[in-house]
Amino acid sequence: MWKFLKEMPKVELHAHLNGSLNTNSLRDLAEKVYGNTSEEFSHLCARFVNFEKDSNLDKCFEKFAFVHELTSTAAGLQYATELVIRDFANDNIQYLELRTTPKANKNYLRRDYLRIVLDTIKRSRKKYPNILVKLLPSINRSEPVAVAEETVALALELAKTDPDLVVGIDLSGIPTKGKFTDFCGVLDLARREGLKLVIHCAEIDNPPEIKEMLSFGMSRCGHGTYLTEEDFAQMKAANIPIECCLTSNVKSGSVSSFEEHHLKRLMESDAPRVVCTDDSGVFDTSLTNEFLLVVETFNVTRDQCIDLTLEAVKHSFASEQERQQMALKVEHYVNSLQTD
Ligand SMILES: CNc1ncnc2c1ncn2[C@@H]1O[C@H](COP(=O)(O)O)[C@@H](O)[C@H]1O
Ligand SMILES: [Zn+2]
Repeated sequence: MWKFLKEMPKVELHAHLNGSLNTNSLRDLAEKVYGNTSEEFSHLCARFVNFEKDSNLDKCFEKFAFVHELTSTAAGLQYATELVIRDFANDNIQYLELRTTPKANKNYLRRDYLRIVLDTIKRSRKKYPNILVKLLPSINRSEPVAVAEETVALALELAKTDPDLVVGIDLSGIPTKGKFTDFCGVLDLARREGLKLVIHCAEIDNPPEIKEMLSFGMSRCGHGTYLTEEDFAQMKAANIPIECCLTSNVKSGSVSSFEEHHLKRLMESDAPRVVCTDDSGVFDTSLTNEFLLVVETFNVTRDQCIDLTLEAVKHSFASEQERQQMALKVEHYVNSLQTD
């Protein structure tokens, strides 16, 4: 089963750049860009993927600071982007929608940040021709609305020159921080200008905010952990898929066990859903591994794994032609198995 899942040409729709650097890549990054091969750093890397039993979302968010240090220079950010693309390509991801929060510091401005990531995506095409990568700039909800406005303005600017690469806007960050309604204006502007919206929604139990988000609308829903049966029905009626990230939800303590994961209900009610990693580095996973968890926890068959992949193709923000090509790759894979 592992081989079947590993070789399946998968589609990753929910991955944060700085959360997708695994320990090996972090070590590569520290060594190549900063010349750091110290044992102390190796210990920090080991601690990075280690989760206590009583872990929670706050503890997860503390971990991002560690990676952000390493990507706080232009060279670090550039190499990190390349490593993340390499790691997804090595996991046979044929299509990746990468999200990242543009940051500003003494080394780069938010515009530079997005340019570096975008240019690295473009350059990686030669080295990793089997993976198609799109970019979704993220709004961090714990930052001021003015930052969100700058992020959307930059995304729109880049979408003009690279419409096939910059396809949407993500709303993420610590779910207890910021007020969703403060961001509605800027999110609506992005949407009116043609960007798709992916929103981290119902990652914590906040019924008024969930209501606001659902009535505002989105193209895909990140997590949806605390959606009620009624909310799930509403999402299904609107054909909005839930991005299910099993390891992320369990390790961050928002879902108590894999068995309890809402993916089960979504499959039973035949509601739109996609399997994703969220932060494959922080949560020490891969899309192959997430599929294996789905198979082992819910007795999902190979055919259902193929269907889940085709569903991700359908809900991706790729062009019609790109989606056809992706589906064809999956079809070829299925055919190759039959002739084995
Ligand atoms: C665990 N569930 C989650 N919920 C909400 N936001 C999350 C997240 N996982 C990641 N992020 C958001 O993505 C950033 C890291 O990638 P970038 O620096 O943007 O590339 C985090 O700092 C957080 O803002
Ligand atoms: Zn996420």
